Amino acid sequence: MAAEGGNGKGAAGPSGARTYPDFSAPTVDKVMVEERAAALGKRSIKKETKVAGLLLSIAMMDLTTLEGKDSPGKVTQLCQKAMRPHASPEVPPCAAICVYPKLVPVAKHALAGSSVKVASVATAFPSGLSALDVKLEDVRRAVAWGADEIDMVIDRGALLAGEKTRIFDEIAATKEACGQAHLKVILETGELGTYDLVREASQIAMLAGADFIKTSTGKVTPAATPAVTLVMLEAIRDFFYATGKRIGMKPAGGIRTAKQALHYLVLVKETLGDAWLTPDLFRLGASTLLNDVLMQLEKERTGAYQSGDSFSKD
Ligand SMILES: O=C[C@H](O)COP(=O)(O)O
Repeated sequence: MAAEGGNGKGAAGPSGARTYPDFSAPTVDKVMVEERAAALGKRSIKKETKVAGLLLSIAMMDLTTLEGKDSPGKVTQLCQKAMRPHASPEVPPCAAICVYPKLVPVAKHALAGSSVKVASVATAFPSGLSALDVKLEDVRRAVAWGADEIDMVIDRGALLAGEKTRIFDEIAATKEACGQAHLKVILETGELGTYDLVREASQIAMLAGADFIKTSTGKVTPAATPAVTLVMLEAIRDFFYATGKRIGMKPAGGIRTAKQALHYLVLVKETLGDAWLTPDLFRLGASTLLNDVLMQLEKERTGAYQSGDSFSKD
């Protein structure tokens, strides 16, 4: 399973030709995976467990803004919200802020001294369709500006054309460009067409050095779904059994409600166990989820919904 050379990169074999690890992955039973993912969303959850899950979903949130009109003012405000989502000391800070590279210095400055990380999309997000050297420079610059985490996109066109080794090499090169920063690899599952290709892409990303695998950019529909997340979680589980390495998971895109967030937490717990219920190994990427989670927490605490006006806009 491990790549020759042991560093996750395609390495030169005895003949001088590059050799690669085995990318093959088990086929996915579409009906089974969709049924199981849906069933896990129907579990009834006790009040205390629900409150703990809602608090955890805030601690695992990559609070995101990825709009062309993003400004230093908007990012600074979002950073304040990520550091202190609610006046109650019981409510934890978010895991990270996720922004375009140009806004990394603003976020870094606003978050100084806090536990909230700066994540940045790079590699010609959201398409990934620039030359590799341009994409790597995008990554190096975001890291130099202070990004703790890089969310890269894969070139879906290349993957769909069967260029698996190119995808592997690009991810491995991006990992190297990240230095100490953690690498999340976005598969953009809504463009991959089949669960089998999602499973294979997960395997390629993990073998190439991904710290996390992530479903979507948030720019393509469908984005994260419970079923596609389950396929990726199962790939992470099997990779762990084969290598002993724990890879993180980030569903992102279209996650707007506390109910959806809790569903994802149940999927993780049931597939990977409690070891993955930590922001080091699980994130929710979302631009408009936080307020609903805060409202549900308030409802659990007081029995009544607080008006949406009580929270700053996500
Ligand atoms: O990486 C996170 C996504 O871009 C957020 O997508 P969203 O705006 O649908 O929550």
